[in-house]
Amino acid sequence: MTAIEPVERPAPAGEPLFDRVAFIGIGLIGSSMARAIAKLGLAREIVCSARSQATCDKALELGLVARASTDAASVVADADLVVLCAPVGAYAAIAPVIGPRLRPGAIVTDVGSVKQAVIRDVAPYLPEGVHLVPGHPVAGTEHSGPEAGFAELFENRWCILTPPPGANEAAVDKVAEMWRRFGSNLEFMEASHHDKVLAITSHLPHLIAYTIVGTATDLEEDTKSEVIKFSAGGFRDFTRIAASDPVMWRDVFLNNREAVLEIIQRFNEDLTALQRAIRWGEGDKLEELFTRTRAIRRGVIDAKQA
Ligand SMILES: NC(=O)c1ccc[n+]([C@@H]2O[C@H](COP(=O)([O-])OP(=O)(O)OC[C@H]3O[C@@H](n4cnc5c(N)ncnc54)[C@H](O)[C@@H]3O)[C@@H](O)[C@H]2O)c1
Ligand SMILES: O=C(O)C(=O)C[C@]1(C(=O)O)C=C[C@@H](O)C=C1
Repeated sequence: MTAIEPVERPAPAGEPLFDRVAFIGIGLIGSSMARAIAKLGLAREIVCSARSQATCDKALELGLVARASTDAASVVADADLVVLCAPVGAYAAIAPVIGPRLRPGAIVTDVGSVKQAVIRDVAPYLPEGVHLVPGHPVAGTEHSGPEAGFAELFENRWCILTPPPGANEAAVDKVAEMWRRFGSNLEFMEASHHDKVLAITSHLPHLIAYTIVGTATDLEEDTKSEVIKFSAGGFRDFTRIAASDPVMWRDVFLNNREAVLEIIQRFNEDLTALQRAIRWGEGDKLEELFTRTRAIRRGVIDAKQA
């Protein structure tokens, strides 16, 4: 019979949830979490590791952490919470480095935009007694680096946790409580379901933005026209999304390949149907779709205001 571990109740509001939190990667998301943890007093100490000395220096200069090192193993040693905040493609290299230095009972969580890859690349390197609770704040901006973060980023935004089957309940509770204290709304999902949902709501829109802005700039060069100069509302929104971090998004697409390819296939079919409707002057089809999508936008806004 397997022993049932006691569920630790989260600390009362205002009390630290963790002794030492170690961030591996401290860019937009890591620094926003560090700021929120400091502001809310959720940890006694915050430390970090980043790939370059310049980022470590910046994190120290901004007062985000008490200690920073390019050696990830050295910062996780006494941490009770380790947060992976690097591009998802870096996890496979980070996990074997930190794994042997994690202390028993430590919780490892992350913020990556894809979730099956975390279980694939990180779980095998965690020693017995270390708990994995993958997470994804559905909040961000097009900016990167430790200067770009802000403590309020996660307020009234979703955070999705994807604990693997049999995950330690107390560890899940603690991570969930941290996000609640940040002001996020929590949702629990299976990693594979998360990756399918986010493929349509986040990954495809980014791919479309990268495509449109790429096409427009190529066109501008070809025709010597002023596509960018006169771009108004719609296109400007796409340029914001297409300014998002190239390495982060390369890793998202490479690590959510199946779900993204499936959704691109579906998108191509729908686009072809629209192309056909335009070609054959089927205005009713266009109007019907645009009416439906307008109602969806209103639903999104109403849900946000509720
Ligand atoms: N930007 C967003 O809108 C957003 C939103 C939610 C989740 N995420 C996820 O959060 C994670 C971090 O994104 P971000 O926007 O904070 O990125 P960022 O570029 O601002 O920061 C990335 C950090 O990771 C470090 N890093 C990069 N490569 C590394 C490596 N090989 N080993 C160790 N550290 C490395 C960098 O030094 C930097 O500190 C990503 O996994 C991303 O998918 C991003
Ligand atoms: O607002 C933005 O800039 C974002 O793109 C944020 C966004 C998203 O697609 O919603 C981007 C990637 C993340 O994994 C989560 C949030």
